[in-house]
Amino acid sequence: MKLVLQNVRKTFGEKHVLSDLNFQFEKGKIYGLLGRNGAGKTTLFNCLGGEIQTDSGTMELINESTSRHLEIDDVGYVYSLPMLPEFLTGYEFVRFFIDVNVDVIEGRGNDIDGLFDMMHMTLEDRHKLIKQYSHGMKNKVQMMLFLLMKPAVILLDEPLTSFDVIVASEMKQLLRDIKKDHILIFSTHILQLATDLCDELVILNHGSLTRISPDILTQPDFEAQIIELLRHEGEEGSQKENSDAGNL
Ligand SMILES: Nc1ncnc2c1ncn2[C@@H]1O[C@H](COP(=O)(O)OP(=O)(O)OP(=O)(O)O)[C@@H](O)[C@H]1O
Repeated sequence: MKLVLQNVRKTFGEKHVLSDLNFQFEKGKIYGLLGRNGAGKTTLFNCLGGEIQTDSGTMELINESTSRHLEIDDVGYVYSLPMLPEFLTGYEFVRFFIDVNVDVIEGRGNDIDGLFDMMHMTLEDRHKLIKQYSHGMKNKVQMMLFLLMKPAVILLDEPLTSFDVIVASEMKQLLRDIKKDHILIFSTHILQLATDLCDELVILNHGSLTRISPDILTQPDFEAQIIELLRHEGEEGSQKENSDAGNL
C-alpha cells in the first residue's frame, strides 16, 4: 500500500503553505517529517487527516491493483496536544470509543485492560479522570485508539516529546512493532529521535516535501548536514533528492 500525494496545494490568504506538493509514502516505514517552525507540517497533517480541505491536488491510497481517495477513516492522528474528554476516566473513554466504533474495531476491543497493560498504565491510572492525566498519559490513550482502529495512515505530531525516557523507549518499540501494517508519519524537531526511529527522513520546505538521501544518515556529520539543509532550505545544490524525481 502507498499513500500518493500529487500537486497538493494549501493557501491561507496570500500565504502558500503547501505548493504543488508531491510525495509517495509506503506501508511498513516510519517517516520522520522535519521542517522549520511554520514550514507547514501541521497544515499537511490537517489536510491528510481531513481537518482542513486542500485547495487542489489528490491524496490517494494505492494498493497493488486498486486506488482510492484518502478518507478520514483511513487516518489516525496523534496530536501533540491531545484533546480528550476530561470528565471520563481513561478506561471509560476507551470503552466508549470501542462502543461507538464497534463495526470497525471488531474483536480488538475485547480486552481493554490488555490495551492499558500494553501502554504500561497502572490500574490506578486507567481508572483516574483524564483531567488528572499528564500530557504523556493522554498521548498513550490516543495511541491506544489507533491500535484499536488500525488506520492505514498514522500521523504523529511530536508525541514522544512528552514521554519520559523509559516510556519514550517503550513507545518507540510499539511503533516499530506496528509499522509493518501502516504508513507512519512522524513530525518532530528532535533530530536524534527522527534518525533513531524513522526509516526515512523527509523535509518540508517552501511547500514541498523532499526526501533526505539515506547516504547522509550514515555519515558521521549527518546532524550538521541536516541542519544545513534546513538552514538553506530550498536552495539549489543541496545534497537532497527531489521528491518528484526520487519518489513518483
Ligand atoms: N488556519 C490558519 N489560518 C491562517 N494561517 C495559518 C493557519 N494555519 C496555519 N497557518 C499558517 O501556515 C503556516 C504553516 O503553519 P503550520 O502550523 O502548518 O507549521 P508547522 O510546520 O507545523 O510549524 P511548527 O513547527 O512551528 O509547529 C504558518 O505561517 C501559519 O501561520
